[in-house]
Amino acid sequence: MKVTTNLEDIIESGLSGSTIFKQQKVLSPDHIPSRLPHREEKIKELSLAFRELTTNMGSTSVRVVVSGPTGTGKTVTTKSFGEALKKRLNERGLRLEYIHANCHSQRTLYLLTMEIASHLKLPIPVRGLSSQEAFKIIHDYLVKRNIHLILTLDEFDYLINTSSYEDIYFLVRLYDELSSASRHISYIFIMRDEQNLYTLDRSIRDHILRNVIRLEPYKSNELKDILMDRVNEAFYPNVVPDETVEYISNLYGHDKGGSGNARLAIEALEVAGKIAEARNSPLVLIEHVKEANSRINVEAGEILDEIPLLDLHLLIMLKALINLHNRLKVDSVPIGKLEKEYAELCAELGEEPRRHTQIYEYVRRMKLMGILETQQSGKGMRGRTTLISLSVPITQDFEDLITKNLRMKLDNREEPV
Ligand SMILES: Nc1ncnc2c1ncn2[C@@H]1O[C@H](COP(=O)(O)OP(=O)(O)OP(=O)(O)O)[C@@H](O)[C@H]1O
Repeated sequence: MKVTTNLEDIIESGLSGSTIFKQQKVLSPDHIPSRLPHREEKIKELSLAFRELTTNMGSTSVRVVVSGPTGTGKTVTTKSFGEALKKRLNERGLRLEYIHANCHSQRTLYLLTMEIASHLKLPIPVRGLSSQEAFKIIHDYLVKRNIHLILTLDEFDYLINTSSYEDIYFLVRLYDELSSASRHISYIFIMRDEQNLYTLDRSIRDHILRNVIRLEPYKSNELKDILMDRVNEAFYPNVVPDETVEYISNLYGHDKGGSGNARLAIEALEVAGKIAEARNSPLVLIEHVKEANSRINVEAGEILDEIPLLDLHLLIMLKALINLHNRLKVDSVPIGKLEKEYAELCAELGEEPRRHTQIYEYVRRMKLMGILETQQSGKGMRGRTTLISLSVPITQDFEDLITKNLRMKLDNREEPV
């Protein structure tokens, strides 16, 4: 009988209102906050890029690339900008539509076209039309109604890899393809790495790369401002001490060796809140964040599981990257330097180094596996080069794991006949 009562008590306390969260939904990744600390300047840059629309609507088509690593606010910044611009221009009597399409879900021109048609509530015959013909119908509709559409292609990197050259060419060089004198579609291309554009033909690339707005990983003081807003909205007053927010900001702040990813920082805050609640703690403490962090970082665990499956030369490359990291005390290294270090290590190990193109292929493969991250070098370096870094922190354990697997692969290599 007593057991039942206890169970009922537990369930009752679970069902009754939270003592920690006032409004947990503002911590969800889809929530669009009313303020975007440290992205005001980027929104200004977007406004400047689209300024011509206000004076020349109907005869101009703007293209902007918004790029940056994951969790730097690319989606939330463009969405907020698009919706605010729409509101502003509509108030001035100009007809603007904003569509934010995700190329992961809409991975072909056909699916994209259907998404736009559904947003505009425009019935399009499903059969008998090619995607390009359907797209032209949409354009005619926009011309007739004098509507300008800003189409944001989120995760455009993905479309590049999945769509045909013809479809991408058509989308990007729309106004070379359409015989329309008036221009009713502008684009925002969202990419993690604009270097992926270099896999495209120059005629397409040059059309896209005119205006690039780059979002950098967040520093710890920036994350602190972002988190404070969420704390005020999502939690009851005084439940999250300042030192907890500070701890998360330092953990994820790029200047403190973290990824600078706001999504992970917000997730850590939410998971820590849930842990505090489950432990009946009136406060969200640093120990709850630590526990939350180990739960969130299963991703890193999955990466570690891949290491024993890697081929010998991929392991040599990783070892070369670790050596450079230890020697130069930097997180990312130019690909040329990595290649040189790799060749030297191969010589030491009695292995024939792979050719240049193969090295690029290795990097691409490990990037797809989530082991490596690449970035285009910015100002301050001669020429442009690809910078390579590891996606997981280089700890002694990680180094030992690579060395152990490398040794095993070396021991098992076939003797030359
Ligand atoms: N400046 C900011 N102010 C408030 N919240 C932010 C800010 N930047 C990012 N966020 C929040 O961080 C999370 C991740 O942002 P977002 O999805 O826009 O990043 P992203 O760069 O598009 O990431 P990905 O490349 O992984 O898609 C979201 O919950 C978003 O609301």
